[in-house]
Amino acid sequence: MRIPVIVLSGFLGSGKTTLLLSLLKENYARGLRPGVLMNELGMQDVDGYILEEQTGAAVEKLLDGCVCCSRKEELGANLELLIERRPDVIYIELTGVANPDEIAQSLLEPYWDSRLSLHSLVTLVDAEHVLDYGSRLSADKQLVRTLRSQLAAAHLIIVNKSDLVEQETLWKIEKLIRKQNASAGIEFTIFSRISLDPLLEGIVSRGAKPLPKRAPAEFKEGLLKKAAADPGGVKTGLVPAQQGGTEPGPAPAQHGEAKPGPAPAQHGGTEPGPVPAQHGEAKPVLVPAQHAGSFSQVGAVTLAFPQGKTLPKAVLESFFREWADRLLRAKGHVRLPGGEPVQLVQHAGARTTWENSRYPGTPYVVFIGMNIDKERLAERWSALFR
Ligand SMILES: Nc1nc2c(ncn2[C@@H]2O[C@H](COP(=O)(O)OP(=O)(O)OP(=O)(O)O)[C@@H](O)[C@H]2O)c(=O)[nH]1
Repeated sequence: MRIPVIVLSGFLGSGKTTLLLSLLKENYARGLRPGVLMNELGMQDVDGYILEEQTGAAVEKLLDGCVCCSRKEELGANLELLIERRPDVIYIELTGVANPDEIAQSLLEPYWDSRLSLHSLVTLVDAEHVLDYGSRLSADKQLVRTLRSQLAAAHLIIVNKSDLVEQETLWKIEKLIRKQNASAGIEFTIFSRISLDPLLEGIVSRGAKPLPKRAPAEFKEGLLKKAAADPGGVKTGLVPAQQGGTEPGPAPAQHGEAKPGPAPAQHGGTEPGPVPAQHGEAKPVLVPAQHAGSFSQVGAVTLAFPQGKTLPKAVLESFFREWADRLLRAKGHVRLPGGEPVQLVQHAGARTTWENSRYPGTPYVVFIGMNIDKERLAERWSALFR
């Protein structure tokens, strides 16, 4: 029996990991055993750590490059590892700059096609920023093409972060999507919350009897069709805002709470993790030169905290603002002054959010940007700690 694969694509910060968290929790609730392959542009697996911490899932990680191009040859080895564990379903979360069509094509190669079946390709869209991509990212033509491919290749498109935009914007986004993809289901969500039944339909436990089917497998039609049927009904296409923009997202880890599940990622060994700074100096880890592929001018830099050093939230937020014209995404685990709990910081678009984290290693932040001067970024970073 072939193992179903669900591929999650979508630009940086659009809500892929948020969706994967709900999917994994739902899988466990249904008695399914998921396998996860997480691809990150940066050298640190921020998202993999979040998934392991919050769900206990074992995550295969492919770091420091894009699985659709520079890391493509490693995809096979990672898939083999996952298949050996005989999961009921495999999730592949791509980087924000990956072309999912490349992965879909790879899965059609006879070797993989006999073992795996592409169950669904889901693309997340950041409602707050998607309409600006054409201008903001125009310097990187390959990337703009890739973002179109993310829409064109999808079976389901989730327009996420609906809480941050007006309904008129959602109309525009739907039109944009329909130019690239006439048939995909479209969902409008907050915190990637969709009914998971359609997506999981047909996925059954391989070790036990199939679970009974739940709701009918139909994706929503999107705002345009709904509005045509119900002229006053644009609102009805939206997932109702539950907690508005103050929603904190997945429950933050509680400190001091005993937690089962895998041990937190350890640094050392062959893991390339952030190099703990020696002699009070921040040592940046630079990603090797970029390749031609699904993007050309996006790069990632992982910057560690010097040993024992902390940063106030306001200082890091102002650092993000300083790099705003180049910075597309930042995330990491940060130590604050005054013995405050370690924080998971997430910066997407112009927004920064903070949550408690139990990350035990050297604090670091991964910066992903367009044409970022990595040496200068590292210098400015070191200056924060002087
Ligand atoms: N306001 C708001 N924030 C959201 C929503 N969905 C996700 N977020 C936040 O946006 C940030 C990015 O979400 P992720 O799920 O990590 O996005 P991603 O696509 O996995 O990001 P990358 O893997 O880095 O490309 C996190 O801080 C989320 O909590 C939403 O609907 N509304």
